Amino acid sequence: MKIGYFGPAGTFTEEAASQREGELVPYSTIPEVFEAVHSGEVDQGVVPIENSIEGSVGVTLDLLAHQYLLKIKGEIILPISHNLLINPDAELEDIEVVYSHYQPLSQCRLFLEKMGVRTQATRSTAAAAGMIKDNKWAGAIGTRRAAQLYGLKIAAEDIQDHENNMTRFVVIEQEDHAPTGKDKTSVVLCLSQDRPGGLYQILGEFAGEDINLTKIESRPSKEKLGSYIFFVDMEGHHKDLKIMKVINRVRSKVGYIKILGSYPQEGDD
Ligand SMILES: O=C(O)C(=O)Cc1ccccc1
Repeated sequence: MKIGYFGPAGTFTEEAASQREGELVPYSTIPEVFEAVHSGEVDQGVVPIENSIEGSVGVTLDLLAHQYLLKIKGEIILPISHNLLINPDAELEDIEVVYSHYQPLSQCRLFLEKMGVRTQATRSTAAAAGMIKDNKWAGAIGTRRAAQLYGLKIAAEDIQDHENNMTRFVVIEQEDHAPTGKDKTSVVLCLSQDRPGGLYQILGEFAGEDINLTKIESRPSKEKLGSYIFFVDMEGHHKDLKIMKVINRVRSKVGYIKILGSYPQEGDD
């Protein structure tokens, strides 16, 4: 089993992917992971989808909604502890700029403001670590493993602005997942027209069948300002009769509804 992940080695996504059984294959960007799963180069992909401080990873939602028919077949929820990594010969007070993926830069915004440094977004945390190994004036936010891999020292640890920092990663693949009895389903939909009560009516259909919605998020449709699509997570499998009934019933009331996948719920066992 080949598992593509948002790399390179040393990213938080690698930590998530290493929970899966199989050969890990790193890709430099999230779209490259989607393309590798789509083409069959790898059997599954692991990508970040949302963080408890900074919210959704937009590119992942957009690729699921607009560009690929891949299915979410699992989720991995990891506690995220950010570290400030610097050259072994540098001192914290020498640091003028900090590099990292935009998500960690946002999750550590207050810490970075207190440091009084400039920030620069990079493709990933591990890419940032690889960039600074010969530079004594730059730091990177990343994993403990990235410090080992790229020969850096940890100048500060646990630097995120809020406790209980969690990131949700999804496992994507070409096929759908069979019901396990404790599943969740993710869909994306757009309204056929913007009118009062339009979204309420759609969500009411789920409530009418006693389906518990666990997440609703709007995201720009990219068609025009003020036009949105809606990502909805719910308990149950899309092959459950009550979910099938609702999806079929709302199909005539929405612009489109796309099942992104049904997969086992991660969480406290
Ligand atoms: O760059 C990484 O290490 C990632 O996995 C990206 C990321 C990091 C933290 C939260 C969400 C995404």
